[in-house]
Amino acid sequence: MRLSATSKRPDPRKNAPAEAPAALQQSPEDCRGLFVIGTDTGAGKTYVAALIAASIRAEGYRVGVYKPAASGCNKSGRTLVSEDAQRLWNAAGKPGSLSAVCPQRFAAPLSPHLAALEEHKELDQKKLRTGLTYWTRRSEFVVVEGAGGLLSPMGPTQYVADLVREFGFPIVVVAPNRVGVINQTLQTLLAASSLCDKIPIAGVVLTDVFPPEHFDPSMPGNRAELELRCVPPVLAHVEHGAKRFARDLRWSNFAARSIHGAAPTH
Ligand SMILES: Nc1ncnc2c1ncn2[C@@H]1O[C@H](COP(=O)(O)OP(=O)(O)OP(=O)(O)O)[C@@H](O)[C@H]1O
Ligand SMILES: C[C@H](N)[C@@H](CCCCCC(=O)O)NC(=O)O
Ligand SMILES: [Mg+2]
Repeated sequence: MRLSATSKRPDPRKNAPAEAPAALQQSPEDCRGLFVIGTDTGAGKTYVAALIAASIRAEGYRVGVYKPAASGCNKSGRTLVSEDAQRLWNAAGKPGSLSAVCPQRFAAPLSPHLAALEEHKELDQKKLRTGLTYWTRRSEFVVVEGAGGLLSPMGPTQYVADLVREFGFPIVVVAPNRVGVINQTLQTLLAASSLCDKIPIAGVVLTDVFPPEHFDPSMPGNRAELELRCVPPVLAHVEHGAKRFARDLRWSNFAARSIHGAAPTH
C-alpha cells in the first residue's frame, strides 16, 4: 500500500471524515475493487453491494462506491436522484461527494443510453470510465455496481460487460432467490467466462428479494442447486431484510487490484 500520509489502517470505531483529506490520496492502481453484477435488473445488486461496502468499511478501510450510470432516477427539484447511488453512499459512510457516486443519471427506466436519448442527451462513454478514478484515488477499496445484467446495453454497441472487462476488478454475481435463478445465474456465469475471460469471479451471492409471505417452492433449495452447478463458490445467502451477512466474510479478501494495473482513466 503506497499511501503518501500513512499506511496505518484507520480505527473503525472512529468516525472517518466525510472527505478523505488530500494527503490520504493514493495511487489509483493501489485501490482494490469488486464489480457487482446481477443476473438481471432488480436482482438485488444495490442491496448486496451496499452490504459489501458496509462490511469492508467495518473492517476499517476507506471505501468508495461507484455506479457508472443510473436510469429510472427520481426528480428532486431540478436534479435527478439515483436511489442506488444514495444507498451505496450511505453504506460506505458518505465518502467524497454523492454526485461522484453516479455522475450520469437519467429519468426513464431504460438502458442508460436510451434513457439519455429520451432527454435529448448522450451517455458519455468517457465519463463512464473516468468517473471511477475519483474513487480509486481516495479509497482503499471500491465497490462498483452495474446497471441491469452483464449484457444490458450501455450504448449502441456497448454493454456492462465492457466496463467489467476494462475496470478489471473481480466479479460478484448477485442472484435473486426466486424460481428461474438457476438458469439466469448459469447464463450470467457463462457470459462472464466468455466475455470477461481474464476477470476472476469471486462468487455468487443469493439474496431473498421477496419477503417470506411471497414464498415460492424453489426458494429453500436454490442455494444447494447453485452450489451443485456453479464453478465459482456461493459466498452468501442474504435473508430478506438482513442488515449484514450471516457469516463473517472478509470481503476485503475477495477484492483485488485491477488486472490491468490501474483501472482505465480514459
Ligand atoms: N435481502 C434482501 N432483503 C430485502 N429486500 C431485498 C433483498 N435483496 C433485494 N431486496 C429488494 O429487492 C429489490 C431489488 O433489489 P435492488 O434494487 O438491489 O436490485 P438491483 O439489481 O440493484 O436493481 P437495478 O438493476 O435497478 O440496479 C429492492 O426493492 C431491494 O430492496
Ligand atoms: C431501470 C433499471 N433499474 C436499470 C437499467 C436496466 C436496463 C436493462 C436493459 C436490459 O437488459 O434489457 N437502471 C439502473 O440500474 O440504473
Ligand atoms: Mg441497483
